[in-house]
Amino acid sequence: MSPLIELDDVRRTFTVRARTGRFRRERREVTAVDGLTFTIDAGQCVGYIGPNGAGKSTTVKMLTGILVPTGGRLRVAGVDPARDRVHLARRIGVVFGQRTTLWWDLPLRDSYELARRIYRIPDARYRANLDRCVELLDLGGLLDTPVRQLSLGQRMRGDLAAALLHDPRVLYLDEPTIGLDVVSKARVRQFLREVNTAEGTTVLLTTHDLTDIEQLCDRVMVIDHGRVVHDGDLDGLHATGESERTLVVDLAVPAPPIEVPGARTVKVDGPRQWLAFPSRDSAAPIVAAIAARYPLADLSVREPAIEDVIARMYAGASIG
Ligand SMILES: Nc1ncnc2c1ncn2[C@@H]1O[C@H](COP(=O)(O)OP(=O)(O)OP(=O)(O)O)[C@@H](O)[C@H]1O
Repeated sequence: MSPLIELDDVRRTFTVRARTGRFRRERREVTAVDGLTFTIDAGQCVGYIGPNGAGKSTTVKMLTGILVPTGGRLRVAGVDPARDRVHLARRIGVVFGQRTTLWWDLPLRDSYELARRIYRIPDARYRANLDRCVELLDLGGLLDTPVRQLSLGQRMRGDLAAALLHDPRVLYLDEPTIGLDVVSKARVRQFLREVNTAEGTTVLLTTHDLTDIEQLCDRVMVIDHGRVVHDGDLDGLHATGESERTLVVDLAVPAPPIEVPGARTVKVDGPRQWLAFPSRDSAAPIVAAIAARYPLADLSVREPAIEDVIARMYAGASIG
């Protein structure tokens, strides 16, 4: 079986006019995507992350056919997105956290009705999909409300349903939980898990919220300067970022900074001390060394925040 999404050395440059003096302007090439090669199989849920300006939106725009690559080869569900955009539209769904595809002044129900006509969704299919989305996203009481009166979380749930009524094989999500409260985020994530596992819909998720990735994705791609700098699971990301765990030590009495092999003390606050050590190392010998020399009251190990791991990875990449 061939992959659902296939990129082979895909590039995209933009020509921008930059001011170089008071009256002078110069044309300059900006490389947004710099030779991306990867494949995504049907049914995968892939996190696509990276810092601002890394090239994420440009990639998604090329995958949906909005932008034409300046080089390389791209296939989604067997078609070239830019050449066959209309055909592809039936197979993909897109949700942007910051924008809505719903009609602002119309009740939710009317936007769905329009989608039914645009995509020529058969009646039975449409009704089954709508019923399912209404139930899973708890939209029952909102169908007759104009979109402009919905809260951000309600609107996002409305947008997710709109993107899925025509049974797309691929769902592109751009910051689907941005600005949502904790309860709405949890509900959106639960729904996406359901869509991915029960329906087998392939998901490409762009987000700055790494909990989205932790809870939804079995694969994470990190891009920077238009190139893939990590492709694997979250554990692999920790290893690449040479992340550190933290040992939080409560001594029976305050003491000068602890000195033991394999860890370094990064903070001291009264009897409590924080020691950093590489994530891949075991905490056991460090704990044993501390316990042998200091009066211990309590102790815990903290896992690194994914944000820190990525920040370290970027720091490493820019040095190298
Ligand atoms: N239409 C355009 N014209 C000129 N430059 C562009 C255009 N679109 C994107 N770029 C440039 O290409 C690079 C990648 O932008 P892109 O929007 O793909 O990044 P991103 O990873 O989505 O960032 P963000 O997280 O901020 O959304 C940036 O340097 C950006 O300024």
